[in-house]
Amino acid sequence: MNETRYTGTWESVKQHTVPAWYEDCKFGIFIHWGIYSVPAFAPRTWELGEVDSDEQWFCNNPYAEWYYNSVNVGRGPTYEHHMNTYGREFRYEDFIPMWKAENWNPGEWAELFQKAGAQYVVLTTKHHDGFCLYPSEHTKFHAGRMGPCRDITGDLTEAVRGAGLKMGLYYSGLIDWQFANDPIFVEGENFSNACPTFEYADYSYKQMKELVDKYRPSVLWNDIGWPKQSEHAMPYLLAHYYNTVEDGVVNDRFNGLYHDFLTKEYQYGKADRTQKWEMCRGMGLSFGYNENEGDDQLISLPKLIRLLVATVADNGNLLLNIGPKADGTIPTEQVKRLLTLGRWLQVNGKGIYGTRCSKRLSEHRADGTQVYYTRKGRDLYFYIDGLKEGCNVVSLPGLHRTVTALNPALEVEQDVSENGLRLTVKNYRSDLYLLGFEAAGQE
Ligand SMILES: C[C@@H]1N[C@H](CN)[C@@H](O)[C@H](O)[C@@H]1O
Repeated sequence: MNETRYTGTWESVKQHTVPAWYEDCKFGIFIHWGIYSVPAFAPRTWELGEVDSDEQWFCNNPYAEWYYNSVNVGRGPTYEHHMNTYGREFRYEDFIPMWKAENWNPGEWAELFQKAGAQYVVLTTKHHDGFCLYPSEHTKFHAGRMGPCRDITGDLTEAVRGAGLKMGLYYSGLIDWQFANDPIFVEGENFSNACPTFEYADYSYKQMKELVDKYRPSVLWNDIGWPKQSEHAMPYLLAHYYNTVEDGVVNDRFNGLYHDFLTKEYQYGKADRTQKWEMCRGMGLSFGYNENEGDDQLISLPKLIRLLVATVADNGNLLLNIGPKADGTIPTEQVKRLLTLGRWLQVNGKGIYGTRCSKRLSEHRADGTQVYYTRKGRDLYFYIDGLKEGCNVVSLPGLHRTVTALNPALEVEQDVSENGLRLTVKNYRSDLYLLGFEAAGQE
């Protein structure tokens, strides 16, 4: 630890640069696991961004991890489900003894994430319900003494690092229903002012610091915002973090005052390719496990692999969420997607990991194919999507030398002329997903 590298001023903290590991890693696993994983219920309504975050959204919230508020609003599918299934007297806290994590094996999770090709993990240490997944010294409302009765954060951190992955921690900085639990109906003011007290500002600052000191996370993933009453102290917290974890990174959800990387959540939209950013989303509409989301309701494998490649091509990382069940197992439909992604990356990852943005923008072409570009030094990589089963001819006017298919099973003919490169892929199958190629020296 280098106590003095950074001091508690914005000028000092802003000298921090995004470390190479976060640029190189491209793909992480987000984990939303908590009390809400017991009821595991939300209606399947919209992706975030499809409707305004107003009463319609909060009374029909597809985020299963919002179960407490979805009951607290007093109406809507989750409220009805709770009344019909558990009854009016059943409190959210009554789910805690039902969260036993009896089948949880952190080493098996870490092995799965490694097989998926993930390079980092981000775990919720405290979500909006205020329940801590680590033995905090500042509250008794934690998993060290309730529910699973173990240091979920510490045990997973050890397993993830043992598998050679980086470990990041999520913290709900500005919503904590243990401090302020008025029902939330709209994202505006009452959303960002959910915890308006100095007591909470002091509590959250101390918890964030204890997370840094106990676990030395490679990523501090704050959510919602940061108490205005402790904004002045933020440079001290960040300086302490960077002095403790020199190659650590923080996201842009500290009231937008500072970031190493920008975040998107579901909505893709236009990416600022000049800055490092990260796309996060669940495999369905929810981050917490939702029993109403089976295989057919989760993102398709072609769409998932396309999302990873398109995100990386635009200078982003994909933080793909898993919602484990209360017993500690990961739903089979989620495991299937992770393992398929991992197998694809084993064949095609050379143009993903360790790359940077190419000057060539992603192409959505008239013939229905898409081409995504990345770069490693002077070597160009590209991925073709939208091919049909069997034989496909793809013209690439911007390339003037032959290229190498990353998948050795591909039967490819190549023709270079003044019009550029013409690729004939003779044996495309849809389970090959996007096809990767290396164009050495053709940045
Ligand atoms: C990653 C997601 N962030 C939102 C806030 N935008 C949360 O409300 C949600 O539950 C999840 O944690």
